[in-house]
Amino acid sequence: MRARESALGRAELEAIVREAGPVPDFAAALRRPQVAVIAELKRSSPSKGTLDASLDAADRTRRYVAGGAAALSILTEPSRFGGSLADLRDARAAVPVPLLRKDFITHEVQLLEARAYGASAVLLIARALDPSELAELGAAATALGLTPLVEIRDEAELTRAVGIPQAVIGVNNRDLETLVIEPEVGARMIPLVPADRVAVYESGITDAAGVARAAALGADAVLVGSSLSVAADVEGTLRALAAVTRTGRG
Ligand SMILES: O=P(O)(O)OC[C@@H](O)[C@@H](O)c1c[nH]c2ccccc12
Repeated sequence: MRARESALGRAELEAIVREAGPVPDFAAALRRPQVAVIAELKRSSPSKGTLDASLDAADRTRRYVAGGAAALSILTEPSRFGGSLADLRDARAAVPVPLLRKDFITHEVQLLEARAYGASAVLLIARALDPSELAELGAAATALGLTPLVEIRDEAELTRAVGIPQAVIGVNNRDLETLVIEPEVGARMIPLVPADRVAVYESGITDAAGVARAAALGADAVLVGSSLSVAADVEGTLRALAAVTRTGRG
């Protein structure tokens, strides 16, 4: 794995993590009678440009939770998504629900950062990691008390994800190279996620009908970013998304 700089050094991060209290359980929060909504704090995106640069992380995350979000995804990637670890820290201070650190994680120190800044879960993108890196980062995350959300797009990646005992499985409809939303990916892959795993349908949801389609496939949760970032009535929009009954798989 390549070396990576962190604002805080490893020793400082390890000291913070040693003192850190428990965080709420990400996977448990996603098992509820309704499809659980993971609402994403997203300032900008490569496909849509700036969504809302002036967004206040504490205010926005409180609205998400008031609207019924089960968990939140906090983009911490700065160059393409305008995120930061400060957003993660501010969200942790503002709301009680589990937080996912959403970033391109390739190095173990990013897991320490995630835990130190209050995350309950971390995104691991199967396509961006070779199989041994994915397995190592998955085990390291679990050892730190973080749930890995392993993002997949095909059967081979699903097999690798399911090999990580504590992993929650995310199916991303968006091709991260072309940025195109391909609903057929979720339609094919969500039903294949083993029934004892939490399955998250990611990207491209704009309304409750989209959540209902994910529910019909058997998704336990949906991850919604862009459409919430630009919603005029954030709480009302979320309340509609969070009211869809889950059907389950198998
Ligand atoms: O904004 P959308 O279409 O609702 O998508 C949210 C989320 O799924 C998307 O931000 C995402 C999914 N996987 C990623 C990996 C990296 C960065 C971003 C992502």
